[in-house]
Amino acid sequence: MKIEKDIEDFDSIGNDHIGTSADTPMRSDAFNLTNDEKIDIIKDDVRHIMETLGLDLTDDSLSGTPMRVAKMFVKEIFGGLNPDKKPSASTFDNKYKYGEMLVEKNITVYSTCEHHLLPIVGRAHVAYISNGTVVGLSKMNRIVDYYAKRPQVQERLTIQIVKELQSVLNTEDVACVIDAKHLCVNSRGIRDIESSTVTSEFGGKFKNEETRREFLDYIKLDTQF
Ligand SMILES: Nc1nc2c(ncn2[C@@H]2O[C@H](COP(=O)(O)OP(=O)(O)OP(=O)(O)O)[C@@H](O)[C@H]2O)c(=O)[nH]1
Ligand SMILES: [Zn+2]
Repeated sequence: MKIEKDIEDFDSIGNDHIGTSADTPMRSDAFNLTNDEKIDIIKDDVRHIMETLGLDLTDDSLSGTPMRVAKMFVKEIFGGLNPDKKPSASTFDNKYKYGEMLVEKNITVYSTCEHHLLPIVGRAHVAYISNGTVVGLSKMNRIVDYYAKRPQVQERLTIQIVKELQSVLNTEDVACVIDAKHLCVNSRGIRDIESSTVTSEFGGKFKNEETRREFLDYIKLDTQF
């Protein structure tokens, strides 16, 4: 019975999601529950996992873990699923008439691999060429952080950041490169501690070889995590 129910739920995740392929696959009822209701359910699920593993939940050190993990999922590492948390990006006129590219580099990325729910840790480098509008520098870091706080694949994270900045800045001329370590590759499975993953998305003028090269020269991918 339980298994049939799970299969029904799985089907509804597959068929009932909204949006396009660059969007995080979400169910249409994703925000019917409040955060507190979600925390309450997840807390019981985490307790169930721990008990199934044979852990003694009456131990002082373990007793608070289900609640701690539930709060962390809903409010911290998956807090960016909620569109209400999208940072408001105030824009300004480009009154200096600055016409070159602006690069915000080495933005810290903490995300979570959606295949294993293990951390992704790395750096994002974002650039744009103003079309008459500029954005506060920190807003680029905030946009990266917002989309990182979701179960992610790195390709989708890269595209979501570019699309958001294109919309905020009203220009196609936006690029993003992410260089990140996936703990699902580094600490388990193949256990390759050294490898990292580089993804990129180049919009508008960044498709031009010279402009793309200038951006890549600025960021020189020698980042240490
Ligand atoms: N394309 C892409 N793949 C990812 C990302 N994060 C994790 N993966 C990969 O997703 C794949 C999931 O493959 P599976 O074979 O179903 O998982 P698995 O049996 O745990 O595979 P191993 O990690 O090889 O042990 C793995 O190869 C992961 O390395 C990501 O951001 N992008
Ligand atoms: Zn993974």
